[in-house]
Amino acid sequence: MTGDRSGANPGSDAVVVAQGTFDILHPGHLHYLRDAKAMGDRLVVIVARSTNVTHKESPVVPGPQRREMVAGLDPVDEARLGHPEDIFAPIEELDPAVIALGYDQHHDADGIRAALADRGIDCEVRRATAHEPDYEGVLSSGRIIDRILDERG
Ligand SMILES: Cc1cc2nc3c(=O)[nH]c(=O)nc-3n(C[C@H](O)[C@H](O)[C@H](O)COP(=O)(O)O)c2cc1C
Ligand SMILES: Nc1ncnc2c1ncn2[C@@H]1O[C@H](COP(=O)(O)OP(=O)(O)OP(=O)(O)O)[C@@H](O)[C@H]1O
Repeated sequence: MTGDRSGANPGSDAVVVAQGTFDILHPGHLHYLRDAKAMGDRLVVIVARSTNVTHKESPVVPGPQRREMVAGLDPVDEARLGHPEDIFAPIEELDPAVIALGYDQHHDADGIRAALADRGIDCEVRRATAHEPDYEGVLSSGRIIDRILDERG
């Protein structure tokens, strides 16, 4: 897809931004990041600050360690800890062609489109797919933690 970007930065590699907590890594995360990478050329992952994870239990693993693990995954070109207050500040700086929302991320795609338009950011918002439901694994950080508590607690 190199060179065919029609967004604000034509002629350059199409940057895709993915984001999430990534508390305890599992194949669902890898599936999401592979899917996101296929939407462009260069994948930058914004790892949520623990203080911004307010819609579910706070992560067990500290932010810098979550960032380092995500940075080591094959589809990922760069992983950075997010902004502490303004989730659109890194987006303004990165100027991505695509924001890839996770299949179950609570963010509303139209709300994000409206916020991007308010800031004059020209960027597509897409949703990634879910990992195959019949996979015999534990594809959720929260469920891994629950299982540890049930079986080892
Ligand atoms: C476009 C976008 C940008 C984001 N940027 C940041 C950020 O700069 N800092 C941050 O702490 N979280 C950021 N987030 C993450 C959210 O704050 C939220 O915690 C995260 O999406 C949780 O996803 P999860 O439930 O899938 O783990 C961003 C999310 C989106 C959709
Ligand atoms: N099974 C899965 N299939 C596809 N994408 C997934 C899967 N699990 C998580 N993701 C995606 O990975 C990103 C980060 O997810 P997150 O850190 O919330 O993981 P999680 O395992 O769903 O966490 P929790 O169990 O605490 O909700 C999100 O965009 C999410 O949609």
